[in-house]
Amino acid sequence: MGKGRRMKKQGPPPPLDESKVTRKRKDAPPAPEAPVKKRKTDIKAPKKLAKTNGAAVVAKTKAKPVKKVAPQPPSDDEDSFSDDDISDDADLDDALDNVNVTGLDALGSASESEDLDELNADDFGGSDDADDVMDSDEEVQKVGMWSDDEDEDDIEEKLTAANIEGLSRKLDMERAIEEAEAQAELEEAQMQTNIAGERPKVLEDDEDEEGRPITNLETQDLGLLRTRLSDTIRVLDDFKNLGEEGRSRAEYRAQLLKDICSYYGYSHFLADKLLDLFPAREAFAFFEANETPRPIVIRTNTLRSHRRELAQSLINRGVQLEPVGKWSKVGLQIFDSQVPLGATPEYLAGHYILQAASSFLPVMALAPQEHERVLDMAAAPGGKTTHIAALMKNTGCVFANDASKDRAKGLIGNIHRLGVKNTIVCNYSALEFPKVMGGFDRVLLDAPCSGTGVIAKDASVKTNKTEQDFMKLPHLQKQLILAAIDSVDHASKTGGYIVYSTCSVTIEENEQVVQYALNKRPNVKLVETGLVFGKEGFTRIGGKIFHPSMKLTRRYYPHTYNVDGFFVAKFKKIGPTPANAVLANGVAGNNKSQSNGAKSNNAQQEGEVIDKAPIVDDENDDSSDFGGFDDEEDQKYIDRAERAQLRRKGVNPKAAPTNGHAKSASKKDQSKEVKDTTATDGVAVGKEKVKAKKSAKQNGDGGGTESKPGKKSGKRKST
Ligand SMILES: C[S@@+](CC[C@H](N)C(=O)[O-])C[C@H]1O[C@@H](n2cnc3c(N)ncnc32)[C@H](O)[C@@H]1O
Repeated sequence: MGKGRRMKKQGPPPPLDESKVTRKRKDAPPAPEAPVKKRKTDIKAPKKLAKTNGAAVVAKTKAKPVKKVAPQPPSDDEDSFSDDDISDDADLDDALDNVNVTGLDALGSASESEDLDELNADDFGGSDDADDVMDSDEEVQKVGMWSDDEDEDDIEEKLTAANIEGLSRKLDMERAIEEAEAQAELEEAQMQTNIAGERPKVLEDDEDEEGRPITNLETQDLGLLRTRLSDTIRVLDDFKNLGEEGRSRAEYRAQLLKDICSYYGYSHFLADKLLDLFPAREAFAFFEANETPRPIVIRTNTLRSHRRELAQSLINRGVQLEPVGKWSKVGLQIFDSQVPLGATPEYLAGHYILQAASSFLPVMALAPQEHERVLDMAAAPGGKTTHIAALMKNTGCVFANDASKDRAKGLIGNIHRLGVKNTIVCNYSALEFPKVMGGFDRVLLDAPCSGTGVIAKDASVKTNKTEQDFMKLPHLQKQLILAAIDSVDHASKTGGYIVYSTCSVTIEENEQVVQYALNKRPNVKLVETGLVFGKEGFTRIGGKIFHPSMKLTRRYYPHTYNVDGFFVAKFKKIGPTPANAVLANGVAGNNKSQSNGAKSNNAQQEGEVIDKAPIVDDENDDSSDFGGFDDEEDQKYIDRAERAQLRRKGVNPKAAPTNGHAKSASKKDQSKEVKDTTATDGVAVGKEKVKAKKSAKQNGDGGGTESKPGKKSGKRKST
């Protein structure tokens, strides 16, 4: 109910909030004396840039009031960078010397890969200090938007000027709106000051039979409801002094929950769950942020373009944009556009893809390397797959799988449009991996989830998620994560990594899934994601305790970074999966479940006989090719491995009954069809049995695995 009314109040999204991720510049001047709130909106357009090329400067005047989105979360100490952390990269330093308000001078070229090392050395840290941001903003008043290297270029200047002009108008508008909002806030605060110092009267005196206060504010004025929300939060912030006598915190929390449901239109169940994630004030910021759309972001497809060129082309078409942040060298944030972004010539030519900023993060964490073999388990519609392919520079081989045939069509479309040539699309339930194929260098599991991180995009999540969903989804996610782990080659020379991500913020879908994986697979450990911002995953919350390494996982919220809510965890596989492990598809081995996140040294314990590493044929190693994917031949290896396994268990293979599951699964695999194979010349090959070797050959450059001696892309033994 609140949704409609609330959303009407929204204006264009503010820029992505980098206040949590911008570190001090090496040569930054002392912080200017500026009001703390001063940000981009306070910057005036550089006078020199008044000249425009006309085409791009028609600033839209339809901006509505901007909802303030990013109240900073309390006191999370993020790493701050020292001067020594700063990259010596000459280009970057040049760019930094010319940092400006829109940051356009930081636009990189496509040749700048998103190498994580580079990113780490890039200009981001986790300072909470708002002045850090202002420093940059002040400096930007220097002229010279594209001045990191060749700002004498007239055309560039014109383009830049056009963009600046548009952006400046927008920023002016935003400032006006902010001022109006500040005034409104002041008035609201004044209203509250009437009761400041007193204990706000929040709770009703009447109680229902269970002792809960009876309130009927749902039907009342939204303004009153909001006032009570902020009063309740104030009380919860300082319960000792502001709580009414004889009232408990729980009563105030119950009131807050009820009001949140009424005001924002959430089901009681979901609001309760989300409220549990944060202190009251932060929860309020989270719910507020969900009422505002996130910025539109595009990712430059470095297979076909360079960010700087792309930015210039789009500016020419009347698009107002700026780099998404220094943490990404391929993202552009769009402020306004005179043209539909999904239909520009650049879009159609595959120079970019519309992609939420937070969707970059799992792929950056995955950090795929050239010539590797990578599995994207739940890939449609392909935002991340195509990013992976671009980082791999179209080398190696990506298997992009999705269980939904319909969604896979979009995936294929994106693969073709973006010129991806190293990718094979397949249509399995990911639970069937690694039986379908294993031995990957890296696996991305961007899991199906409840979408509680993207409520701003899909408000139906507020009401349509039930308790059952939060049992079923985590169950599926847990099975999928095991399949992801088992599909990775722990002995990979370059990788051995698994990234798990969701666009949800609930504990059930994130930390609990990761903990489950740690419990069931002692052969993995959590490692740093390499992402330069993000809040640490919970190690304890609401009575649940997780492995200490859970702090290596990363959480993203709309109210902290102005990105979609997201979760990213990165695992390193350090040994083969134990023989007694429960499999992803629910098939139990001789499972003796592990008690908690046992670590690497446990990996070599007894019983670990099933190695998911690629099957190697020492004698007939066809290392110059994709790997001799021959069903009959594979079956021999599978049978042999099964016999060996039985012998290790002390069972006579001849006497023992056949592993029915393995056999039937193997047969099933053989009959399994895969839709589309490689995207080669823009032609999707229709239904075809998986013949990875063939596909790689068609591909023409699926040589990533070729260079891996001894690597066979055979079916994995099912256990
Ligand atoms: C969050 S979306 C993936 C988005 C995608 N990674 C991207 O960046 O474009 C989750 C996907 O999981 C797929 N999915 C759901 N259950 C699956 C399963 N058992 N196996 C494989 N894919 C599954 C859904 O069809 C959906 O496309």
